[in-house]
Amino acid sequence: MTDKLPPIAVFDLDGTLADTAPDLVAALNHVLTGENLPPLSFERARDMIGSGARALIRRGFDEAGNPPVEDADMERMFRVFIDYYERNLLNETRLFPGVPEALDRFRNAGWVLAVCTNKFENQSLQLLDLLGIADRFTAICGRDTFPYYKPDPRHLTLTIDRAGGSPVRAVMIGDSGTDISTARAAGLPVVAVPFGYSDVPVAELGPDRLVAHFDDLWTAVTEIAGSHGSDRKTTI
Ligand SMILES: O=C(O)COP(=O)(O)O
Ligand SMILES: [Mg+2]
Repeated sequence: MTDKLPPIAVFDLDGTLADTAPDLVAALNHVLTGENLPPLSFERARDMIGSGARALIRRGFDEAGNPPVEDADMERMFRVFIDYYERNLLNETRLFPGVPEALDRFRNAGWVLAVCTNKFENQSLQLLDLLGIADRFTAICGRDTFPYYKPDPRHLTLTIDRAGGSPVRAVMIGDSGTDISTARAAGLPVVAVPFGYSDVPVAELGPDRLVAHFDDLWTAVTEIAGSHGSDRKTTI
């Protein structure tokens, strides 16, 4: 039955589809300076992205050499972050080169596309809409869409389910260790992009393929689609 379902490509958002770091780091620095703390350099802050807004604030706060954040302070800073970021989603954020063309190639070949991101669902929908690609995706699932979020594999499997696909015919595409471990835990093959946000080079984290430009995504994904578990061969 599942082989009747269409193949599905599930994309991470920040650092995979779009270079969102400049606007996320600006929002983080808005929070830090509001707390009378010095802003972080872009280079220091960008690789803290990947586990959601609260994790970014916590890491940024720790990096500035502060004692651990209290829960009440976190909630206040989180509100400041979200409020600022929602008003500044697209100041500098851009799609990575070749994204719309690559998505169309998959769609024209009958693939279903979905997004599984640790960004909040509402911001993800808004951002993908502003970037002009929201309509390519059958499901866009954020950190708050389900009771689970990456690296919990249920975030990924429920996204696939919502898009009408099956994990057996799915491939994950992401930029971080979080994406790779989520895909592994769900039993999916995974393609990593090296231009996103990761404190360790993603090539070292064992993705099935490494793709440095979206023009090469189709070949990589179709090579590994349908390979699960032990029949998978790493070629990067
Ligand atoms: O916003 C984040 O920290 C992570 O988002 P991503 O899951 O799309 O990389
Ligand atoms: Mg990411």
